[in-house]
Amino acid sequence: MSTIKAIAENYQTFNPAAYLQNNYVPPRADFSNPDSVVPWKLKCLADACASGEIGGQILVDIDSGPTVYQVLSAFELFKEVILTDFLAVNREELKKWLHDEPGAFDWGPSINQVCSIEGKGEPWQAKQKRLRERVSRVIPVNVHQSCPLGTELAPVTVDALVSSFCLEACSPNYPAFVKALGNITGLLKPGGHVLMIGALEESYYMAGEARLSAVSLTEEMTRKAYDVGYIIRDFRSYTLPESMTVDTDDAKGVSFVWAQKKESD
Ligand SMILES: Nc1ncnc2c1ncn2[C@@H]1O[C@@H](CSCCNC[C@@H]2Cc3ccc([N+](=O)[O-])cc3CN2)[C@@H](O)[C@H]1O
Repeated sequence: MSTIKAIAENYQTFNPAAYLQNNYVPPRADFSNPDSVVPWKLKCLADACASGEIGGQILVDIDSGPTVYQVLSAFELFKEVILTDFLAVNREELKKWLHDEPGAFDWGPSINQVCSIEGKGEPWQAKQKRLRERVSRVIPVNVHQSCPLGTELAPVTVDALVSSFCLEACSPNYPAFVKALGNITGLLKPGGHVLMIGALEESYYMAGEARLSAVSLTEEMTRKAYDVGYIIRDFRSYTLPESMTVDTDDAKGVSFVWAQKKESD
């Protein structure tokens, strides 16, 4: 029986480089394969951002991990972007990329893919430069706290949240997952938007030596979590074909949720 404390302890051996190699290089990030899962995720995010309904002052990426793909469309719509993660090793990995330091992960192929999807004909290097300039902070987050960012932003609330593969990967059970969603919802203005990517029916994943448990979520469980306080604007799911399965997790699929916080209950 996992607890929040035990999960946090288990994360101390999380290896960002191994995690990136497991999920963000081919086959999962194969931009020559239209069925690859990272292009699917980027398209979901780009479509929501192309609606013209999302934008404002501050975007917070809840639990960025060591990745930035999840904000490649959304960041353009906000004056300030704040990246976050529970682990210092992930925050350091993000800063390495932001500062274009040696050994940083190459997000160029993902950025190029988003430029193709967005169809503005700009070189991916221009988008990369803009993102690096738009990120104001990389700060700690704990979704199991009622104030996940501590006092960093309080009492300011933000216009939108992005989160990718976080809540199910750090919650001991479904009630804790729903509560964590409630915690991050407190950061969001009424009418604000959430763009969330999640694993479907995943019970564990690896990141180097670390073997992390996950809450196994069906589509229905994912949708249900938004019943209180949100209107779901778009919901999509992707079933992992054999070609996308790896031996470092048992995920069966990926969900995408665009949800808008109700103006008032
Ligand atoms: N208390 C906490 N609060 C906030 N974040 C916390 C907390 N504890 C740990 N964390 C944070 O949670 C961690 C999240 S890393 C993402 C884990 N997701 C699992 C993996 C990802 C993946 C990727 C791609 C595909 N695919 O098919 O393309 C499938 C899958 C399925 N499995 C890590 O950032 C840690 O730092």
